[in-house]
Amino acid sequence: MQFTKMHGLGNNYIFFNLLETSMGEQDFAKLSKKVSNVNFGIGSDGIILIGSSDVADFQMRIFNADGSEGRNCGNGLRCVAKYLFDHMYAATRDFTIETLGGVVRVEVEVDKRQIVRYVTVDMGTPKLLKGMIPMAGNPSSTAINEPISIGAKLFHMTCVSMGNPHAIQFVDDIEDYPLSTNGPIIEHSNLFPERVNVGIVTVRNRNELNYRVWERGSGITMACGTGACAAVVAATLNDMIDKYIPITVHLPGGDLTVSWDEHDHVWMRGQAEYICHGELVMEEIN
Ligand SMILES: N[C@@H](CCC[C@H](N)C(=O)O)C(=O)O
Repeated sequence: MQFTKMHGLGNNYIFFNLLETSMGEQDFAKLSKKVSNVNFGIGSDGIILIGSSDVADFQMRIFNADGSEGRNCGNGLRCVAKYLFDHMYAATRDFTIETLGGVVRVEVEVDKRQIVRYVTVDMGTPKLLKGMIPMAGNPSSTAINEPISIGAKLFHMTCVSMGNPHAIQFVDDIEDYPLSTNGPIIEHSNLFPERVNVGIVTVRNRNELNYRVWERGSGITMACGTGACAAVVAATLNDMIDKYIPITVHLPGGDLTVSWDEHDHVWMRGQAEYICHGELVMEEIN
């Protein structure tokens, strides 16, 4: 089976093109665990399947490194858009991709050789109600800088779904925050029945945020596209930045531009890059 490894700001996935080739009866959760392992596999934050859709131009499915299936993936969407346009599956510069979190519209920007350099994604409308995230509590209420105790620790969290759930905290300096300790505690708290991605944010000024993430199912990664969008929504809700203007989100793997527009849609623009193409020896996987 041929694969392509790509990354969006260092958030790296193994992509399988199922538009022309079938992988047959495959346990994708098991495949993702195996392939993502750096010692026994290729090493990645998960796998992404590119396929056809009945409701959009294409379909994307994302599995985290632990085998769990995510509903959306911002960095993955930019990579999929680049792959589809560069490999001439997409005939126009804007097209739609179905995810478990809904159908999203992508638009690619090409250089003079027609190679995709930037991708903008309409990430849709953020969901703020606890019932939609999902998280425990009154399903019709929101969590905006809500004090939440988990064990002996107290956190102030703003919770947002961008197709997948994010719990955002604002801290003085993201570098000082014990993300590898608190990340898994929050991810697995029974407050979040489907677990949660854990983001920490430092506001640099009203146009720029610093952001780090502990991803549900993959741990600390270099970047998270849906997380950067959730960070901008959370910072806006806490009146730390202004709505409707492009915000630069600085992530360990690079920068994204995110804006929350007048129509309640969140837009993300950033790069996507190839790492390598290869062939997976399936006997080794099963
Ligand atoms: N890295 C992704 C999100 C991947 C899925 C996430 N870990 C989840 O399970 O919700 C992104 O760029 O958005």
